[in-house]
Amino acid sequence: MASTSPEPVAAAETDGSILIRRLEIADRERGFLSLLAQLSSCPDLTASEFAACFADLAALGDDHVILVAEDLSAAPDRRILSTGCLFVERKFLRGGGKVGHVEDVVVDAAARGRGLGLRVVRRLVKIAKEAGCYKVILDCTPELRAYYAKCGFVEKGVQMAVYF
Ligand SMILES: CC(=O)SCCNC(=O)CCNC(=O)[C@H](O)C(C)(C)COP(=O)(O)OP(=O)(O)OC[C@H]1O[C@@H](n2cnc3c(N)ncnc32)[C@H](O)[C@@H]1OP(=O)(O)O
Repeated sequence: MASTSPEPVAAAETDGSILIRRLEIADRERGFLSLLAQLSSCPDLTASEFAACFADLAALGDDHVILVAEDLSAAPDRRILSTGCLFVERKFLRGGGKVGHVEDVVVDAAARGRGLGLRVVRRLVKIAKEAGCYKVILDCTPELRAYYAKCGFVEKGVQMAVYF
């Protein structure tokens, strides 16, 4: 499903040392998969497997935004220090409303505690708001309550899951 937005979301922002931007295909070589492996199982993908996955997700346009935080001070390596994803779910409810889902948030272990996680999640929430979402939701462990509270989230409901 292609995005119906007339222009891609303007996701990029920088403070001079960190650039937050959308995922690029070249980020496979900048540590993106090993960063995700700090969150959950993330076996390596060959370059062509990565490209196929990237193309599938890029086809979702602004309904699927993966942000990364790039370390500008590490140029020319351009290491990826953090990532987070926003999936925009479209509904018949609320007159064709949209719900943002924040997923796959992780900061490299060596870069935690510097506000990067906060910046990436706040950026995703801002993009969701600008996309017209009426809420943004996520699932996390109880230990992360305080972190997501800092990101502006309040506890609501109960998470249920079926794993395959
Ligand atoms: C929807 C999901 O994806 S849930 C999965 C979340 N990801 C993970 O659990 C992967 C492993 N953990 C990480 O990658 C990181 O520790 C993260 C993403 C949880 C936090 O990233 P960081 O960059 O270290 O957090 P950041 O420095 O932005 O902290 C922001 C605030 O939250 C607080 N905070 C950060 N982590 C935690 C925590 N685990 N528990 C309580 N408070 C926390 C910080 O103290 C800070 O508060 P302050 O502004 O008062 O100083």
